[in-house]
Amino acid sequence: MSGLISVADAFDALARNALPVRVETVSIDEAHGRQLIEAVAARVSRPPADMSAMDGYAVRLEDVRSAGARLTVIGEAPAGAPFEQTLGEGEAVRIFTGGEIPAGADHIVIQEDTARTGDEVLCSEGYEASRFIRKAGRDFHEGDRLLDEGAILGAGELGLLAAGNIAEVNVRRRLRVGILANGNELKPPGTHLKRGEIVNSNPVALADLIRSWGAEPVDLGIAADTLDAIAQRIENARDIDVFLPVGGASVGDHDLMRPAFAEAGFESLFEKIAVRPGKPTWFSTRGDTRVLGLPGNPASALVCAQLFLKPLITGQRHSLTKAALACDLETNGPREHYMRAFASFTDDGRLTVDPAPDQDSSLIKPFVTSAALLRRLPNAPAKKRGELEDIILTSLPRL
Ligand SMILES: Nc1nc2c(c(=O)[nH]1)N[C@H]1C(S)=C(S)[C@@H](COP(=O)(O)OP(=O)(O)OC[C@H]3O[C@@H](n4cnc5c(N)ncnc54)[C@H](O)[C@@H]3O)O[C@H]1N2
Ligand code: MOO
Repeated sequence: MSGLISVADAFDALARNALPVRVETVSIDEAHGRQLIEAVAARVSRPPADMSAMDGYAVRLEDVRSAGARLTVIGEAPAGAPFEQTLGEGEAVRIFTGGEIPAGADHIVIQEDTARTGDEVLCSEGYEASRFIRKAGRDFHEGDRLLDEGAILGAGELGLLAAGNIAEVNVRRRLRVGILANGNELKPPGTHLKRGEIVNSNPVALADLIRSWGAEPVDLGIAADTLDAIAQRIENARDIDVFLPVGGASVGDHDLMRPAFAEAGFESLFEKIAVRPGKPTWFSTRGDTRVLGLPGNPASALVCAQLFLKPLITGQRHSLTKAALACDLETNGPREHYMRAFASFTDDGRLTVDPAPDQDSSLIKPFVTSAALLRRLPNAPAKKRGELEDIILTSLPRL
């Protein structure tokens, strides 16, 4: 496949050339943001036995149906030290929150409803039904599936694994994404710039996105505008899963990234996408290594990283959400347009989307307030404010 292809075909080509899944075992302390490569089952039940939800007395419900029952306290059941005997008629066991319910008991009288004198406890209330007992396995049983293959581990998932007595998990090895900038004009941030020089701003922003998608960014530096300089950087790179050349993607005399990778043996799968911004985005492959070439214009680079690098890294397709337009939109041109937009909720809870007024592909400022990409299909008709359009949420909408 080569030449100009549709966005849908680009997604398909990326999916067909998904990277092989490599596994590593990590401690749950280091597993934040990682992706499980297999389902995980609980090694214990939670709670492991019937537990008291309150501080009070474990009793037989039969004995406390009427107010004023007097019971003999025969022992204690604090959390961690179960009472081993069976409770009989007219007996109570002092119990604390998290204490195991002793055999024979089926109800907890809370401390506030009792008066204690020596070994005797007076229950001031009567009860119709058993209360304050958390049944064994209420959260999960031993052997239950806690998490599915593909789950991304966050606070809830990690807490669940720990509670299921699982200390290590098999996760997908982080992909290494090598960011290679290109252009004689580029200098690192903080440099005293001479005439004609500009700041190499794309890599730091791309590295942040790459980290947020669970991969590891690798800085391959800035290659000068010669085939040899680019070839040298490709050759020196170690253990890269995805090369991410930025800039030098178009048709100018100094746009040498694609030819340099072709000379290094990478086979082209597409060279341009009918997308705006980012038409010169290209994709090549060599064995288990991929190259996603991004245009140098910052908006093109960031939007196309969102659109095409994210699914390559995560293996997941984008999900679209509908949002109400905050302004009128004109008829779209022939390229599928992803507009940088601000997403927020109205007071009555509707999601609205407001595209940045200037969509030029050189601009970075719209990304600061932007939380969405507003999708306009090729030749989409004009739309009025209030009508719905598809968006990809790239961060949480503002409330
Ligand atoms: N005759 C044509 N010219 C262009 C076409 C075309 O089809 N025919 N396509 C245009 C489109 S669309 C885009 S997008 C750009 C993409 O160009 P390149 O990928 O070749 O990018 P460069 O020329 O290297 O740079 C473009 C622009 O971005 C600045 N830049 C580059 N790298 C960085 C960086 N790491 N950090 C910050 N800024 C960067 C660079 O200085 C340029 O200003 O081509 C159009 N041209
Ligand atoms: O596709 Mo380019 O990103 O329009 O400027």
